[in-house]
Amino acid sequence: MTLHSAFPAAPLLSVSGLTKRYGARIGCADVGFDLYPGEVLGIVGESGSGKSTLLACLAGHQVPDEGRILYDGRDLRALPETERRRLSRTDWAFVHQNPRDGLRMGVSAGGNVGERLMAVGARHYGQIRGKAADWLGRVEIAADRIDDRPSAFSGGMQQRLQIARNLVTGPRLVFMDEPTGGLDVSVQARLLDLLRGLVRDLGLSVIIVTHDLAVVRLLADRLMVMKSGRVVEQGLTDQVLDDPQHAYTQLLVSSVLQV
Ligand SMILES: Nc1ncnc2c1ncn2[C@@H]1O[C@H](COP(=O)(O)OP(=O)(O)OP(=O)(O)O)[C@@H](O)[C@H]1O
Repeated sequence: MTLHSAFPAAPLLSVSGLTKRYGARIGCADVGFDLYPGEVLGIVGESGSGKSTLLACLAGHQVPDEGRILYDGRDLRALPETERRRLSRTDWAFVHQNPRDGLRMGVSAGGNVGERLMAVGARHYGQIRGKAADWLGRVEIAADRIDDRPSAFSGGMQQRLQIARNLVTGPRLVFMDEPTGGLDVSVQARLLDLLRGLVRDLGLSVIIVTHDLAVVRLLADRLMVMKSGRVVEQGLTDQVLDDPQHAYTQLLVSSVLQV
């Protein structure tokens, strides 16, 4: 670990007062946190607690009504749209729960990874294919599947392909929405293992939304617990899970609540 990442001077993402309403209904309200380089933040809470709304606001898929989001010191809401788009192609990545939302199902596995490189300016066919092959290997997809379409892949393979497509351009910040949702337990375990290795090796900053406390236990350095759109507790993952302070977190941890 470098001195810089061990003692990061400034947060990569700094959020304050973030609020999103749907008419009279609150999506999320007054959310604030800092995310430092190389840090993984887990967001948990029962269905309807505002996790997806918050993630969508952070990733620029929804426009918040109030609040400030600083990315690398820059106010995202003040950035021109073109610059924001450039960031989401280069510095950021978004892993959807359903790989179909993050893949192009009619394009080969290699093409899915390669086209992201082309979107950031790569032009040399041999290099693009070589890098795509390398990334398929990193997510444990056999080299002889490079020309197959994702529709011929299992759910776990599709999710690993979506991860390769997202990471090939070297993002610094990765948003993940229930990345292990809908997969068998053994497939989930393998995917989590892979994700943990990639996050560590690449020094990624990650914001991961999940209803699965086992996922955050494994992946997240810090945890934010949401209820009715608000953050009710946040802290180091082990601390929050082993010694929850808020009654709602205590319910989540004791599994009384089905999240
Ligand atoms: N497009 C929308 N229009 C109106 N209300 C919405 C919309 N999306 C979310 N909401 C409301 O905002 C609140 C937060 O929902 P959100 O989907 O963010 O929760 P969540 O924690 O992600 O739930 P889940 O785990 O079920 O996805 C809920 O009350 C929900 O009904």
